Amino acid sequence: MKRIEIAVGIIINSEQAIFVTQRLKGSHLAGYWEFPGGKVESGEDARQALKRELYEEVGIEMIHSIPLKTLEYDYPDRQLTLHFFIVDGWEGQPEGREGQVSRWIDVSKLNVAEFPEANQPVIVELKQRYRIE
Ligand SMILES: Nc1nc2c([nH]c(=O)n2[C@H]2C[C@H](O)[C@@H](COP(=O)(O)OP(=O)(O)OP(=O)(O)O)O2)c(=O)[nH]1
Ligand SMILES: [Mg+2]
Repeated sequence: MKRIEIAVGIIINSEQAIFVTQRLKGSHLAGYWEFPGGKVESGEDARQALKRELYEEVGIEMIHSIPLKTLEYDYPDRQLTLHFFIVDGWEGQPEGREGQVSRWIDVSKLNVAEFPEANQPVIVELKQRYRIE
């Protein structure tokens, strides 16, 4: 099976809240919360794919992003390489453009059980990175 490249955006505001959407019925891992993003298409690098996906899925123009982590994860039915970026600059107000339920959630309240398994190390890292002492 060919590994699929995915670009994922952790949209974080100045209050350390993150914009998350719920995966649509009928999609892979339906019902789980996710950071918006999707497949890297041929001719794109991960950041270009993310910029495109964030416009398509949540209607924002990404202005600034920082690579956070790239990891491989094998689900029973597909093998992924996920490129996670922190997105801390954008224009517009993110909203679910494809009918996805969305919300802003404080970093400290992210619950690994509500996200796909691949996200676990990323959520741990985000909590460490944004911990307020
Ligand atoms: N967007 C996103 N996908 C994730 C996360 N964690 C995780 O395991 N995934 C998986 C679920 C999917 O198998 C894959 C993302 O692909 P996708 O279904 O969103 O792809 P896409 O937006 O290009 O959608 P489509 O055109 O194929 O419908 O990555 C995450 O936090 N965000
Ligand atoms: Mg997607």
